[in-house]
Amino acid sequence: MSTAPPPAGGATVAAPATSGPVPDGAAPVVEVRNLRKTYPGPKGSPERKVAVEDVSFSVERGEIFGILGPNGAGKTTTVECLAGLREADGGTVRLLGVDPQADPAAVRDTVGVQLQEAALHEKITVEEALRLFASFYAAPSDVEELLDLLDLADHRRVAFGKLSGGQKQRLSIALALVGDPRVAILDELTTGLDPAARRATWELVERVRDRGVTILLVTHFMEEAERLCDRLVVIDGGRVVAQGTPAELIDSVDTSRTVRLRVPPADHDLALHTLAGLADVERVQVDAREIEVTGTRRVLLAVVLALAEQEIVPDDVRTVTRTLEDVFVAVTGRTYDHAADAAAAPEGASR
Ligand SMILES: Nc1ncnc2c1ncn2[C@@H]1O[C@H](COP(=O)(O)OP(=O)(O)OP(=O)(O)O)[C@@H](O)[C@H]1O
Repeated sequence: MSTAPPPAGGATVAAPATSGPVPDGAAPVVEVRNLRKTYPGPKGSPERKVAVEDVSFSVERGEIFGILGPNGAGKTTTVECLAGLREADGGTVRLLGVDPQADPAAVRDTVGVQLQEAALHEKITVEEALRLFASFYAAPSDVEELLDLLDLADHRRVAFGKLSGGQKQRLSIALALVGDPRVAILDELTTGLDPAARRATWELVERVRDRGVTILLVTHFMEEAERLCDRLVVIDGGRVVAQGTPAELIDSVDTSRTVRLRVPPADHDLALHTLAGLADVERVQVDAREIEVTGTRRVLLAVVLALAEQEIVPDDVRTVTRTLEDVFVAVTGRTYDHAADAAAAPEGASR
């Protein structure tokens, strides 16, 4: 849950800085070392709830870096500590070399924050909101450019209360960028959007990165992290359970490959016999008419060549791709909680 102190209008964009040292441009954009954050426990309990424990990662300039994990994993708490919105209990946090606790003003000038549940007055229009927030900054982004970048120019006179879910999300990204930040923190920005609006938002995030903004993307959507992030940390129960590029993480779990295929019924037995004898094949299973072949990285090539040699033409050949979800299951030993995903696309939440 976001607890960003809202500026005028109740939105969730960090307030501007008016003073403070210039951040160190040579430092990594984000550095988090052994971050720990606790909250008060349930009423009457002396125990504190550990929300984040020993979290470390760093983000390089120009990356889209993901913080992925199920609900309650500690993602928002982590980025709130980074943005200077919460005080950590332990560890160090640096944004462009600056400690957000020691110098919140310097950090607020370089980071744009789009936290969950941005809320503006129902009657304020898109353009009014952008111009209002731009007025908080000494050197804001160009509002017209932002309207174009976020595909909002045609909706500039539409009141916030009349925007669709996708349009509201695009406005919240625009507001996070209005201070012309070098780093943007985007928290669960596609929750509540339908698949088409979600994909459109991904394209916008890439467009923003292409303008030179480093992006910290908080998400519980596996597909989103896999599609958008250059690197990511997977957080569960407040701890980092995996870290790397999506491809590295997926490869680290299991190096085997699986292919599914169908062959004409007359060729079925010969196909099974042929495939079971291949050096690159570890396992052949049959499910109804579908043959599933698991083996080395070369298994697809081996299967196709062996069938061709027997003059068997498969009706259908598919590779079974592994995902970050497989990584999560492998590193935590439990399934990923999709409850939030199911509730994530209410009616009318599209562009
Ligand atoms: N202000 C708070 N007071 C007490 N506990 C809190 C507070 N904020 C968060 N928590 C708890 O800390 C843990 C981490 O919450 P956090 O919001 O950081 O997780 P998250 O991964 O961002 O999940 P979500 O996407 O659901 O917000 C959760 O158990 C949550 O209930």
